[in-house]
Amino acid sequence: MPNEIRPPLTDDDSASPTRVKFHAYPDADAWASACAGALAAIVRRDLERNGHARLLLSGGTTPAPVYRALSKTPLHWNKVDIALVDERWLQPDDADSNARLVRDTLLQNHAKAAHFEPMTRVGRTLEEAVATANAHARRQASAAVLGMGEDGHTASLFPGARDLARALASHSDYVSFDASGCPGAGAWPLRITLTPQGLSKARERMLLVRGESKRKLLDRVPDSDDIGRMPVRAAFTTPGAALQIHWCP
Ligand SMILES: O=C1O[C@H](COP(=O)(O)O)[C@@H](O)[C@H](O)[C@H]1O
Repeated sequence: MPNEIRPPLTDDDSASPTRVKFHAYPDADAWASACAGALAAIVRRDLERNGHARLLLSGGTTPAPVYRALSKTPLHWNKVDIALVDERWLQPDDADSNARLVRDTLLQNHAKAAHFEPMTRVGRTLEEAVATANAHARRQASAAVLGMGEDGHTASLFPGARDLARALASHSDYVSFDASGCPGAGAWPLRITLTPQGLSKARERMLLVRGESKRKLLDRVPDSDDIGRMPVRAAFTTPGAALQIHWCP
C-alpha cells in the first residue's frame, strides 16, 4: 500500500496528543459501565440542547457489553436515533450483521424505544443503501463509536484494500467498500462504511478497545505515517472532536 494515502481533511497529519485522550480501566465491567455512562451523558446533553440525539455505532465483538449496559439506562430513548458506523453486506437480521448486534444488545430494555436505522433492507441495492445512509447522515451525530480490528482497521476501512484510498478521500459520509483479499474482513468483504468525512462531523468521537494486543497496536498508531496500513489512524487525525479512547484488558 503506497505511503502517500492521507485522510482528505487533515492539514496537519501528526496525531497530536492533545486531541487524543486515553482512559484505561482495570476490567471489562468497569470499562462497560464507564463507556455506557459517557454515552448516556452525551445523549442526555443533546436531548436537553436539541430535543433529540443520534448515535453512530460500530459492530464486531468488542462493544456488546457497553451496549447492554447502555440499554438499561433510563433516557428519552424515543427521541434517540441509532445508526451504524459500518455494516457488512448481509440481510438486516443476519446473525453476523452489525445491525443484529445492535438489536440484540442495545435495542433492549429502556433503549427498545430508540429509532434504529439499519443500513440494509430486503430488496435494497448496495447503491440505495449507501444513498440512504448518506441521506440520514445529514442529521449531525451526537457521537461516533468506533472499534479497531487486530489488523488496524476501523469502521470498515481495511488496510491494503483497493477501495481504501477512495474511501479516505471521499466527500461522502458513507461509501460502499470492497475489502476482498483483506483477512480482517473475514467472510464479509463487501461493506458500507463511514468515511473520515462522515467522522469529522460527529460531535464526539469514541474508540472502544479491549485486550493487550490491541493496546500494543494502539501505541503504534501515533508514530505510524502510513494510513494505508493503519486505517485507524483516521480516527486520530481526522479533524473534529477529540478522540476518547476507552481501553480495558
Ligand atoms: O468488522 C468489523 O470490525 C470492527 C472491529 O471489530 P472487533 O470484533 O475487533 O471489535 C468493528 O468496529 C466494525 O464495526 C466491524 O464491522
